Amino acid sequence: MLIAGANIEPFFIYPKQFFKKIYYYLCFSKKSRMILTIDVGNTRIKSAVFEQNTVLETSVFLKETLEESIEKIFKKFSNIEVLVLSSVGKIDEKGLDFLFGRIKIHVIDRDQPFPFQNNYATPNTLGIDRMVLVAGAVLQFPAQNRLIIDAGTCVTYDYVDQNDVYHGGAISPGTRLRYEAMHNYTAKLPLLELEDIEKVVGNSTSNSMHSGVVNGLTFEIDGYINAIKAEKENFIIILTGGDANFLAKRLKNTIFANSNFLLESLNSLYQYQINND
Ligand SMILES: Nc1ncnc2c1ncn2[C@@H]1O[C@H](COP(=O)(O)OP(=O)(O)O)[C@@H](O)[C@H]1O
Ligand SMILES: CC(C)(COP(=O)(O)O)[C@@H](O)C(=O)NCCC(=O)O
Ligand SMILES: [K+]
Repeated sequence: MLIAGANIEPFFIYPKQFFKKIYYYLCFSKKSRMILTIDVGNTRIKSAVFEQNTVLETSVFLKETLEESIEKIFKKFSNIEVLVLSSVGKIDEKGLDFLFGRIKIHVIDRDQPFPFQNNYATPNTLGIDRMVLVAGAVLQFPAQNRLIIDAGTCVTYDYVDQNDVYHGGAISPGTRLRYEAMHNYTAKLPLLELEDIEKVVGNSTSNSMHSGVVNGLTFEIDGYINAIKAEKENFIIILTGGDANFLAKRLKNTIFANSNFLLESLNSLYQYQINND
């Protein structure tokens, strides 16, 4: 039975689904509906406001300023109806108590529907951020092998094949962790900030450290891509995370760099989940 354009089951058979679909239909048939997506990583919180699939604004903030940053966004975009949250950091929906009763909050968790088959041997320990990235890659790039690389606090590599089966990947330290580890676990090495370096042969302590971090990670990423490409064909490689733009220009492989990919994936996964609930 079709009611007002919404694909709705008769309510006497599925009363809960019926009212849920009516609710979503009324919410999302409005032209101006906006969605706020929030990604809580281990270093920073990233957010984006979407109207359909268009990003209106993105911001980055630390967990200490979560409430004021979100209030600022709500002041500017009063049509936000849903907040979609994924968190691997130390904030969960309790950190959003100040929004209670004001908007719908959709927290991504691993029991919800995802558009791929998960073959990770420990699915209950798989990072929610990685699951969102894989979902985004499957929804945005159908019917091809995909490798998603997220260069954040850690660098994560995630491989999902052309049949939408997720196999896993790799986790290694991100740039900041590499600099901090060298400083924290030695007597003599200073704590440096990430720097663009052309040299491969570092001629000082700082140049050697920059070369080790920057070239080390670049070679790692190219090496990882080459190793996986040697086994599979027809690949798209997506690079995202706080260091994506910095790293993209250094890589030899052709990649699709998009530092908002996780925020965009939250938007597309949310649409998928409300249609498959
Ligand atoms: N303003 C910034 N503050 C902190 N890290 C930054 C900043 N700009 C770029 N970065 C880089 O981004 C990385 C963190 O990326 P991000 O994707 O935000 O991590 P996470 O999702 O783990 O919080 C750091 O390794 C750092 O090199
Ligand atoms: C590997 C991560 C720490 C990456 O987090 P990020 O760098 O994005 O902050 C996160 O995805 C996580 O906690 N994963 C759990 C372990 C796993 O994915 O197997
Ligand atoms: K990451």
